[in-house]
Amino acid sequence: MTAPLISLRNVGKWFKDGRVVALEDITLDIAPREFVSLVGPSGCGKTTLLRLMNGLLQPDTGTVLVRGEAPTPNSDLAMVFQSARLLPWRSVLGNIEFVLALRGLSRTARRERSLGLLGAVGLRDFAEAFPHELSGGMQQRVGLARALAVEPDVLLMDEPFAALDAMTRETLRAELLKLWARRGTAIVFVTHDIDEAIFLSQRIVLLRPRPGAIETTLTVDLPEPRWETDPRADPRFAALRADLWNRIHAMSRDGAELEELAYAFDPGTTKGI
Ligand SMILES: Nc1ncnc2c1ncn2[C@@H]1O[C@H](COP(=O)(O)OP(=O)(O)OP(=O)(O)O)[C@@H](O)[C@H]1O
Repeated sequence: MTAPLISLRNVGKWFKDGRVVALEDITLDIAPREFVSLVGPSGCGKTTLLRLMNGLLQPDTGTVLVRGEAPTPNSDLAMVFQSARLLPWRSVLGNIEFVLALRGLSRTARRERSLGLLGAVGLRDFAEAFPHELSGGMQQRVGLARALAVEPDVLLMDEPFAALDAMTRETLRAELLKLWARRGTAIVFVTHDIDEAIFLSQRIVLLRPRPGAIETTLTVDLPEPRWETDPRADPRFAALRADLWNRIHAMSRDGAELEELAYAFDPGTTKGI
C-alpha cells in the first residue's frame, strides 16, 4: 500500500480549556491523489479537522502528519474557502502572481504559470479584471486557480461551492473533477451536501457531533470520470445516499437533535444547512 499523504492518529482537539471537545480519537489516512469528503452535521468538527491538517491548529492529543512530518502553515497545502478571499486591489492575474511571488518565482515564470491556470479555470480573458467585476462563481474559480498555483499535493476545501447558485455549483464540480484528474492533487473536501459528496469523492467520512468523531467511512464505487455521465442516474448512487441518510437518522436517534439533522440532510433536496 502507498504511504499516506496525510495521517491522523487518535487526534483530539478541544477549545475553551477543554469545555468544548471539538474532535475525539480521529484516526484517518488520506492517500496521494485521493478525493475524500468530510460530511456531518454542523459543529461535528469538519473545519477543525482541515485546520489541523494544514497546521493552523495543533492537536491536543494524538498526531497529525503530512508526508511524515507535523504540518506547519507553510507546508505545501492549499486551502479554498466558501468565499474566495481575493485581494480586491489586485487584478485577477495579480491575485495569482502574488502567491507565486511569495514563493520566489521570477516575473516571467509567475506570469506564465498564472495565465496557464486562468486558462485551466476558463478565465483567461479576465486576467486584467478586478475581483469586484466578477460573479461569485468566477471569483471561486480564481480562488481555485490561486490555490493550484503553488502546485500543492493536497488541496483542502471548506464548503467551496456552498455560496453559489445551483447551476454554477454543477459547473464548478465538474471542473474541479477535471482538474483533479489532470493534476493528481489529493483533495479533502468539506460539504453539507450529500449528493455533492457522492458525486465528487472516492471516499466519504461521516462525522458525528458532540464530540466530533468518525461515525463511518464509505467508499464511493461509481465509475469515473463522473463529469461525462451523470452518476446520479446510477442505482449505486441512490444506494449510497440511502445508506448515508440511514446512518444519519441512526445518529439522531442516539441523541443529536433530529430537526437539525433533518434540515441538514433532507434527502429530497440537495440543499445544505
Ligand atoms: N476557535 C474556537 N473556539 C472555540 N470553539 C471552537 C473554535 N473552533 C471550533 N470550535 C467549536 O468546535 C466544534 C467544531 O467546530 P467546527 O467549526 O470544526 O465544526 P464544523 O463541522 O465545521 O461546523 P459547520 O458545519 O457549522 O461549519 C464546535 O462546537 C465549535 O463551536
